[in-house]
Amino acid sequence: MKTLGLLVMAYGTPYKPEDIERYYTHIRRGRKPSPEALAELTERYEAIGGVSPLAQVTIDQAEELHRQLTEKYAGEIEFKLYLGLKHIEPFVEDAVEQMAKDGITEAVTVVLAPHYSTFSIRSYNGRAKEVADKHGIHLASVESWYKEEAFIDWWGTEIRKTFDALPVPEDRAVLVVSAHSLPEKIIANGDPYPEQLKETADLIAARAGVKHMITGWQSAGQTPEPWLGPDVQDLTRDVYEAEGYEAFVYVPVGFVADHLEVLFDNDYECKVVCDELGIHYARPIMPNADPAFMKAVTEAVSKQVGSYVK
Ligand SMILES: CC1=C(CCC(=O)O)c2cc3nc(cc4[nH]c(cc5[nH]c(cc1n2)c(C)c5CCC(=O)O)c(CCC(=O)O)c4C)C(CCC(=O)O)=C3C
Ligand SMILES: [Fe+2]
Repeated sequence: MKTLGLLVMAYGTPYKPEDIERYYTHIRRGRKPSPEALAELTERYEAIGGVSPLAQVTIDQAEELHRQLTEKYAGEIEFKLYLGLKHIEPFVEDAVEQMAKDGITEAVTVVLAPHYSTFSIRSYNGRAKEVADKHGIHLASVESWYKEEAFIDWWGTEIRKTFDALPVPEDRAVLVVSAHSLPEKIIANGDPYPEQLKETADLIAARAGVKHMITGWQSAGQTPEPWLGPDVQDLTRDVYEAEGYEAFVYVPVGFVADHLEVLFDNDYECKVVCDELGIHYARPIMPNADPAFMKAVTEAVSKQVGSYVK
């Protein structure tokens, strides 16, 4: 039986409040945040219960993916699971070092984020490859997986459920599809990220049979440079003013788990705007480790497994 490393990469989150400062410093590429910025981030984590559920969800997702691949390739391939995080231990580099120690020479890799961008996926893959090259480990990496049938199906189903439960006629509701904003300069460099969000939005709105759909960006950084817009909060005000929809259904498809950006930026910040406008706020559940959703990742990884076996 063939052995393949399975490197699952994800953003990472502070495990406890004391981790917030070093985590934030890592996100800022080694620059410590100001006491004000640190206090502000700590408050946001406090608002969602002190720490994020993300740490456990990431582990559950990785284990579910490993389970599905093990079942799919039973008797043919043994997958050895490694978790590598972007901003906290176990770091991506630690995971690849461990692979080398374990004698792994071939691996498949995937990031638990569906869209490709130079800021996100390329940076994860670049960090993994740098260490892998040092040890002569070959990596076959998934670059995006938002077009997988199971991904579109899962969101289509959940969006339909949410629309069916709205307290207003469906024609008075709008779907707001979003991803994490990135600095606008990515567009000049030909980054496919904005196009991938639009494509995703069209596919899931069609699958859910939703008539009114808009796309926007959320959770932009607090830096002077321009970020991709419109921001979902501004968008809510503008679209409400123009169209008068009575319900806004937020679907942060760039994310895959219950975490700060969803539980705070959507469930608190967007809801505040909706409350102010006197309109209904709704959001489908997040996928987390739902096997029906993780099937999308399994399918995407399988295409990379195909580069090692006939
Ligand atoms: C593209 C993208 C994804 C999606 C793809 C992927 O998943 O990789 C993502 C996910 C996440 N981002 C997360 C957390 C944070 N991201 C930050 C800051 C930033 N993110 C950025 C980009 C992304 N981020 C960028 C360009 C910055 C500015 C950095 C700078 O300053 O140059 C900050 C700093 C404070 C703030 O800006 O809010 C925090 C706390 C969490 C964990 C939440 C939890 O713990 O529950 C998750 C899943
Ligand atoms: Fe982030």
